[in-house]
Amino acid sequence: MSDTSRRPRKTGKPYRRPQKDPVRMLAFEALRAVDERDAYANLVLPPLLRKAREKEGPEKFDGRDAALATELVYGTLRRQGTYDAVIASCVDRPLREVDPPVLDVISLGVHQLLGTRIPTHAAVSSAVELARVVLGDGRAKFVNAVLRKVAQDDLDGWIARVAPPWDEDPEDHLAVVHSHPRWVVSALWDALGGGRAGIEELLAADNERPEVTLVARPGRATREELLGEEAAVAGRWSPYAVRLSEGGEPGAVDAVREGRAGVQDEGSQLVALALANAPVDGPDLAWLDGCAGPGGKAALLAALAAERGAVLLASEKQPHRAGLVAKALNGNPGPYQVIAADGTRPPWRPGSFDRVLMDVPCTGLGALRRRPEARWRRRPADLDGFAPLQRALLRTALDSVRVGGVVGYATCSPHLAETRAVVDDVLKQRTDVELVDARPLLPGVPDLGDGPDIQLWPHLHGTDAMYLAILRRTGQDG
Ligand SMILES: C[S@@+](CC[C@H](N)C(=O)[O-])C[C@H]1O[C@@H](n2cnc3c(N)ncnc32)[C@H](O)[C@@H]1O
Repeated sequence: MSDTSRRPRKTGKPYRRPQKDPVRMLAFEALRAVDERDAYANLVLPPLLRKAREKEGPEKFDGRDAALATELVYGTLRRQGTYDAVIASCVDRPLREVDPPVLDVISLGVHQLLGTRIPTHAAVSSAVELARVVLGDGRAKFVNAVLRKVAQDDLDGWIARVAPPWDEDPEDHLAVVHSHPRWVVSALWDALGGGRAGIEELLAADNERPEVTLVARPGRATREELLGEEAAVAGRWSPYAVRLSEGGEPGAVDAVREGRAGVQDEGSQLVALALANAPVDGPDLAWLDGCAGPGGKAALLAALAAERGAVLLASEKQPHRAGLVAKALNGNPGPYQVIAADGTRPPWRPGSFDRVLMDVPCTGLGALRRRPEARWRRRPADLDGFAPLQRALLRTALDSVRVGGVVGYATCSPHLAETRAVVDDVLKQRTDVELVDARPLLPGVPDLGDGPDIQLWPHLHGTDAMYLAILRRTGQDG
């Protein structure tokens, strides 16, 4: 009789090394970077994906792997508010007491269960396997238990269970259903000024992935050239816009690589076009973009200026961002200048310009589609931080334009504290400025609001929620 026959039999499953799933591993790594380092998903993900595509062997990513990893990261971050409410009802302690990496693995699993078509067993087992690799067997059991509870219902069922009823608290209801912080729901609703349908559509649109939009820079590329690209369709409003549907890669477009075209949201194009379309009395030769980095609007304005024999000065406070502006404008068909300067202490003389754009720093609440984590990072106090700078920059813009010239005050936020409140406050202190009705400057674009300013919306225009007020200098202040 051998020795081994007398040993007690081991119970349970034999140890199996956990299987690494490169797509989930990469998604987890990106979520950790967003959480731990306050990184931006749209900046963290591309280099991770590039590295994964360059690998050899089973860990090498193909296009479908990259698309799935992107969807997992963006979807998990966007839907975090809804998923947290679901997870909170499946664990027996407050979520803040769950370790952040554990919560990330669970959230990735919840997104697969409730936000994708991945079959239930694959969603649970891939998340548990990921947990075994990155958290260890003990915590993987916890992940497994939570996900099995979540798997008992679908998204609509969970929302019905965990969202406060509309009648009791509409804002809290919308916050959970559409995964936005409550204060952001309130602010967007105020800015929209409409009923239930509008806010629901807007919040839903914030959760959609935006299409990539290109701009054919006038005099350098044509829309027809871009329409020759695979998956390209004409933009809705801007004559220079081309949309790339799912799978379209801007980096594969020659005109983009050569700087003759760029990636630019159609709303951002419309802001530049409206300013360029505003009538000015007298000469129209000197244009200023006072907050130009990274240069999307400046590149379009410079190309339009060149067509009309005007010159653009593109100014940006941050030197490295001024460098990006210089890159965006390189090759412009007409003269232009790029400088690094603080717009609140401008180096140019007052009254030097015929047209001025001030696209001021803001909370970015109008671009939530693009930055999935931004809504969770922003705080109401951020508004107070931007308020004095926004007012100071608008005052500079008004001082910089000559009598008869025009200023465009723009934000990529629809928050009233960053839009109308700034314009109203600055106008109250001056007698030399009038508001111009901006709506006729964008002929054919519907639903621009009651004027005189313009508010674009993702759910109405398919653009970021850009705001624009056009002001004309009518005389000397005093
Ligand atoms: C909303 S972004 C402008 C986007 C740009 N117009 C575009 O379309 O690409 C605001 C810019 O203002 C810059 N900025 C912040 N404070 C400034 C200041 N005091 N003077 C000039 N620029 C400033 C920021 O660095 C940022 O690049």
